[in-house]
Amino acid sequence: MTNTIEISNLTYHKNYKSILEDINLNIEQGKTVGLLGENGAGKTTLMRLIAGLAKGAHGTIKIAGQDAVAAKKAVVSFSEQLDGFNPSIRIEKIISFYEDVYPDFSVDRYNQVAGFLQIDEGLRLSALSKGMKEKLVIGLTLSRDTKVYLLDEPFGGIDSMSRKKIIQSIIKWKAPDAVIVVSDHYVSEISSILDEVVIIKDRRIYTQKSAEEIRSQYAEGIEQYYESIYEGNDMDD
Ligand SMILES: Nc1ncnc2c1ncn2[C@@H]1O[C@H](COP(=O)(O)OP(=O)(O)OP(=O)(O)O)[C@@H](O)[C@H]1O
Repeated sequence: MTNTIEISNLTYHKNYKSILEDINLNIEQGKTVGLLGENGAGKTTLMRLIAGLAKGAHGTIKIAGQDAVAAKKAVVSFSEQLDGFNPSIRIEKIISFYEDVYPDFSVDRYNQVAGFLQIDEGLRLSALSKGMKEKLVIGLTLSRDTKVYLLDEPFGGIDSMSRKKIIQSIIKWKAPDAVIVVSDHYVSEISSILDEVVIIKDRRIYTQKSAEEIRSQYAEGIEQYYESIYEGNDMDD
């Protein structure tokens, strides 16, 4: 199986502080991966590096065999927050912006996801609740046609029914060969769709395991496994 994401010997420091150390990670084509770790573990930083949005790391990150930043940006869709937009902008304008900036953005696909998630296009950005904004970010991210989708903590501020809908939309609109990486502090409902789990702890990749392997070892599943690592009683080590 081909690796879509290949990270070797990646180290990242910011303002003289070590943020990620010696990250080695391969993710195969088609996988849905949970990137887990407590607050400040480095999940967002790792996603920004994969997306080519953070600079100054040592080591290599290849996406679909490419390591030039422009090439990576073209094949990675990252759930960027919408902070750069004027709060008074209407959602329809944000959609046009995405269409202009990303040649692979599909308005048709956006309309389908937005209909499913019930995103109201007539509103201004400032009128959206936290959860609605999160849904919009997910709709925009999933509407590009790329090899990798990075969803950074997509469930913040989202109620349980909407979480279920978001999970369904990931399943429904994921191309079979695309990789989806979803970060979170806890596993919650997402665990049922994961093929693999990657845990960041103490600035390093603590573990990368198949969800099936975890489920066969831990009766209560991925959540119990994750908690055991942070509570320091992982059976593996
Ligand atoms: N611009 C920055 N300058 C300095 N340190 C930073 C910067 N951005 C992040 N950090 C530090 O990098 C570490 C990792 O942060 P990051 O946001 O990647 O973690 P995270 O796992 O996504 O956390 P959370 O779950 O809270 O969002 C933290 O210690 C944070 O303080």
